[in-house]
Amino acid sequence: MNHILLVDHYDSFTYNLLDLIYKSIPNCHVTVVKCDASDLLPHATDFSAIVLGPGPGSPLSSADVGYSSKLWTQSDVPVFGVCLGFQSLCCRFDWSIDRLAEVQHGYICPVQVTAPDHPLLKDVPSVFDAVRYHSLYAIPTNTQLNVLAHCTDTNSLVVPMAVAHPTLPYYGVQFHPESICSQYGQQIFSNFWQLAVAHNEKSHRNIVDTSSYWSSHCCNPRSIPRTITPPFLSLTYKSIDLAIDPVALCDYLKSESVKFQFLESAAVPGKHSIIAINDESSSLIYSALNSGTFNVTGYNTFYDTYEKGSVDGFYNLLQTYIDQQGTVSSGPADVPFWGGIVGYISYEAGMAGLGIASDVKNYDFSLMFARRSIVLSCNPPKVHILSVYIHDDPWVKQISSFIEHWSPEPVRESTFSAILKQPIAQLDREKYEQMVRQCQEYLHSGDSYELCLTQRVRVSIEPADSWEFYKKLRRMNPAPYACYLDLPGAIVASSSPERFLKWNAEGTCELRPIKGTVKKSSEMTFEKASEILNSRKERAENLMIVDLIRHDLNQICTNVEVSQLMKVEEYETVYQLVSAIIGTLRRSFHGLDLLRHALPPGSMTGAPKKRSVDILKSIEQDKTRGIYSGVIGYLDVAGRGDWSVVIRTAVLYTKDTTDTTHTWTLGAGGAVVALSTPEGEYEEMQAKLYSACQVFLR
Ligand SMILES: C=C(O[C@@H]1C=C(C(=O)O)C=C[C@H]1O)C(=O)O
Ligand SMILES: NC(=O)CC[C@H](N)C(=O)O
Repeated sequence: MNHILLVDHYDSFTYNLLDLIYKSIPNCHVTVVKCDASDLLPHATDFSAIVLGPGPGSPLSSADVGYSSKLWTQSDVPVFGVCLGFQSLCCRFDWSIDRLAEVQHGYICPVQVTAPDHPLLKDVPSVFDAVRYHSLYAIPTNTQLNVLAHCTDTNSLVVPMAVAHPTLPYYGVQFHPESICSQYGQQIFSNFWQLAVAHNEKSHRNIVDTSSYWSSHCCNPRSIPRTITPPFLSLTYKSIDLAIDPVALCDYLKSESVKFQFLESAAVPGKHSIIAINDESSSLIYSALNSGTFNVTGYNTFYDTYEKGSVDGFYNLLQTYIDQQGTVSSGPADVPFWGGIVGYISYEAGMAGLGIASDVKNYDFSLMFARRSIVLSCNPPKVHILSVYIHDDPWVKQISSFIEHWSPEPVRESTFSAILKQPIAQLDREKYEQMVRQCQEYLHSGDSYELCLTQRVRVSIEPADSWEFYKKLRRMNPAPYACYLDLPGAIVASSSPERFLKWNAEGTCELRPIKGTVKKSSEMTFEKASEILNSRKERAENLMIVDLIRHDLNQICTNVEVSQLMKVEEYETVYQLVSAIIGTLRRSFHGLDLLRHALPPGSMTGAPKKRSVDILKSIEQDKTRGIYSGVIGYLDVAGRGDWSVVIRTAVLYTKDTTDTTHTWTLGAGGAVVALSTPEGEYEEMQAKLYSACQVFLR
């Protein structure tokens, strides 16, 4: 077995490198360790080779590179540096570092090989495409390193892309060989490996197997422990061949004072609508990370505490609770939801998972364990009535019989009409544009490759029915992941077009990030929008998130693939560029593990995720995003899940609800990249804000 150390500089592409190493180097075991781990240096010389990964910041800053800068002086372990790791190698040999005038984030560039005979570039053509994510570059100031390849940027700037030390086993590339759009990454890594093996043999290096130590000290994500084997629940259900409008059914339930959570596809053609019934004994699960209390009310009431702020503490209790409820092993395969968890998880819950604290007072998690549900399928039209309560046949029979004999009234138009208590307040254009410029300074300094800047807007109105608000929203802005939730802490009306993550019982996962937006207008045809969305800027925005999501998936899944790369899709008010990435859960992980580790959604942060979230927290005027930028979805009793990104959504927090005023909160924003213009970003944010805000104005 070959032991490779991969040093992570808190980047969002590290696990793509891990995947590339596994594909390129036979029979190897890769250990991922953070650059600032105190046990990194003492153990580094045990490995067959070291790969220094990319990352935010500068190779000259010890806060950014941690102990990486010291690895070069350790011994003669073969080292391969990628991007920040490459720059660190260049600094070690006294090259200087400067900012690029034209930053390169997510661009596919032709790399010209200047040393075709060097073994690192064996079987690589003289020009090949590689993706670059950098704002800094290394300037050769001496001949201690040989330049093997370069790119020629604007103004004929020659930027070194690959280097090798003439005698020591040190190599590096400035580009990202692991990006989905880079060529020859595998070839270059396998060439590096040949060089490393030859060096290790010649110098008789003593390689020590420390994998048992690292199995508990590396930074790989751990699965949420499952302490009990869940009991089997019995599912009672009945399917009726009938087409009924889900909103008409919800209207009826409302008129009967039945509460529910409603997840639907309001876009045409839709697929399924889920009405999770909130009966008087339904379990409501809610928790604020800053309180550390885990509450479940209703059926199987449960209360516990965990260490304040500890996401692991929360998920451990959630998993225990879910396992106690039980699972269902068989049922109607064409029905996506048989009962289980439905609700929201806040953006700050995702942040806490990255180790970034917040001072949010609202619930970070508000979920319902639904035991009774009605699922409507569109094609072929069917109504499924399901219950996981014991001996619930009478309810299933009663509802089925009601639905079979029901002649619904035509859906009533929404009665919602807002009486504004004060004009809608939002950041003025100048302030927003200034924040865009602040973001761009971080892009130029090398701290981020893309930042999803957002703002919150509050709309105070005279109290009005929130269900009627949702009905108007779904008509004005139909979207594939629309939903209406009425849970502890908030009422949420969403018209999100973006799937975050879906997984099935076999462990196949799919994420569908959206990045790249063009506002619709009478002049903006699909062809014109496609032309804009196929521009370098929009494609780069999307590619960065595709690579980031591959990294999120590669931590928990195998066989990670991009199944759709940058397709233009049309929505009610915008055209967007959409990709899809799939993978299969590793045996030790479940869907909830992936959800927990992939939050907050990369399309709402930018890349690299952790540094970008930190930067956004310092720039955004409103310090909390709350439910906006979080996720909404379900995790059903058969182990399946589907979650959307909370955008184009209005939230009515309980704390903002009084007898005389309802203050709804909406968020909107967009990804800022180096080629963004402050005016363009402001316009894009306004277009997205309008998609939900129009309900209050028209
Ligand atoms: C931030 C929002 O949207 C996000 C940003 C997008 C973009 O930058 O193109 C597209 C979809 C979302 O991932 C929003 O709608 O508020
Ligand atoms: N991807 C990277 O490793 C980037 C390195 C460095 N932060 C830069 O922007 O140049």
